[in-house]
Amino acid sequence: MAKRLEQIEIQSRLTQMTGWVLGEGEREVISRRYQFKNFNEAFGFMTRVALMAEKMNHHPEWSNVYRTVDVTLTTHDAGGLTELDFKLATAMDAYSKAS
Ligand SMILES: C[C@H](O)[C@H](O)[C@H]1CNC2=NC(N)=NC(=O)C2=N1
Repeated sequence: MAKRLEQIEIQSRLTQMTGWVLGEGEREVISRRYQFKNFNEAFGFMTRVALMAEKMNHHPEWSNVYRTVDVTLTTHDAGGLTELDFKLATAMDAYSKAS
């Protein structure tokens, strides 16, 4: 099972990423809002990410309203943030540009 990251590791990874923020609530999560041109782009992004998440066996918590997709990532099995969350976040950023 993936090991929880230290705070210093989380902060260092976040400085290298765009748009992702540490969650404010009691859960240790990172979140990001994606805005696409339209619903078709937004849902196409979600479709591609869904297939990749399934392959990774690491899944986002997300919601979609029209062209907006709000994403929250955490590793439930570890009770906090692990390398898997940053791997998925980085892949999602790449997929969001591809759309
Ligand atoms: C049984 C299955 O492998 C686990 O539940 C996987 C599935 N996807 C997951 N996704 C996320 N975000 N965290 C997990 O701990 C997790 N665990």
